[in-house]
Amino acid sequence: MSAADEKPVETAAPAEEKPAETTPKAPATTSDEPAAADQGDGAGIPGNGSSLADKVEYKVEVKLADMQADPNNPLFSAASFEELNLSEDLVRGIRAMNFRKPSKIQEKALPLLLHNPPTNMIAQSQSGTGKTAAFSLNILSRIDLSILAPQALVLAPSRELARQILGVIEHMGQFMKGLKIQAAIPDPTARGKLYNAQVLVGTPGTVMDIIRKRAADTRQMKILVLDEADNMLDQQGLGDQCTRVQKLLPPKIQTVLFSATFPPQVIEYANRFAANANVLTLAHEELTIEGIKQLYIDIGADQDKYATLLKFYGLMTQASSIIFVRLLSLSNV
Ligand SMILES: Nc1ncnc2c1ncn2[C@@H]1O[C@H](COP(=O)(O)OP(=O)(O)OP(=O)(O)O)[C@@H](O)[C@H]1O
Repeated sequence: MSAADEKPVETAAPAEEKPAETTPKAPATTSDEPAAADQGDGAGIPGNGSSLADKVEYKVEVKLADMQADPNNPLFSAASFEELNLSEDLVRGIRAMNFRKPSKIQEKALPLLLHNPPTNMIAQSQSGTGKTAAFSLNILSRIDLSILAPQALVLAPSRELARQILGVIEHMGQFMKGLKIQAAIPDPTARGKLYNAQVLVGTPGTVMDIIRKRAADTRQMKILVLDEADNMLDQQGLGDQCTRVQKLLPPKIQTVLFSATFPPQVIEYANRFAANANVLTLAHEELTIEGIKQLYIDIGADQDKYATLLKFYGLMTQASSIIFVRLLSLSNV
């Protein structure tokens, strides 16, 4: 089943407000030593919730892997965290983060993520929509704290993102006794280190190294999350590395893939990586931010770009602007 060519099963209420700005995630607050030590930099300010759930209304389209599933089932959408039957410690964690109710994407994603038997998920989610919290909650609900072995793995395209995700999971899981989270990112002091935390968050190359060197036992692994798949595929070789990591894990684990955008190559990759998944996409009209006009000029030759840009600026009144270029050298033109 392709993410692009199927009709949505259900559409949520229309969008009302534009997305909030990205908020940095929480730094590590509580943890066993490895995670705390690994999280020395890169994490943002404490994530004490946001008005996300109140202000951000995305239209989320849902396509179920199992077409027999009943969209009228109350489990299909969760208007409150209470409906999700979460453990008390997890609910305390969510409250400590100041989350009062699920954001739109969480409302749709959480019942499907938490449903048993576990089903794969492919979800489109822009920055700041609450996806990290969504997959973190699924992970924390599913791991068995009595087993000290990796049970969930999150792959991120950069170490900074990995550290941020780790911070969110730690924050959310702060009341779960025995919870251990480790960063699996390049670390010069990691020689001989064992990765036995229930949750590993890392970059694909380092994770592959760790597993190959048998520094992590993957036999208990039951959840694999790939965050920012589009960014992953934009970086040479990272998509392939994720696939190689996946092949080193037990075959029947719940695979969850998030991507801000769904160009054809990401859809194709996602469908291979997370087969038979429930698919959540943001409605098309929500993809650009309200108040921002987008237009493009097709310029035949590279050398004409600068002159065209000057003409363009001549036509517009702009106080300030940012120009993104592909190569560092082009920024000096
Ligand atoms: N249900 C909720 N209620 C209130 N705040 C929330 C809720 N879910 C997430 N947030 C907060 O909203 C912000 C963005 O959430 P989160 O980091 O999960 O989003 P994201 O989609 O992963 O964004 P990014 O890609 O920028 O990391 C964070 O500050 C988080 O603490």
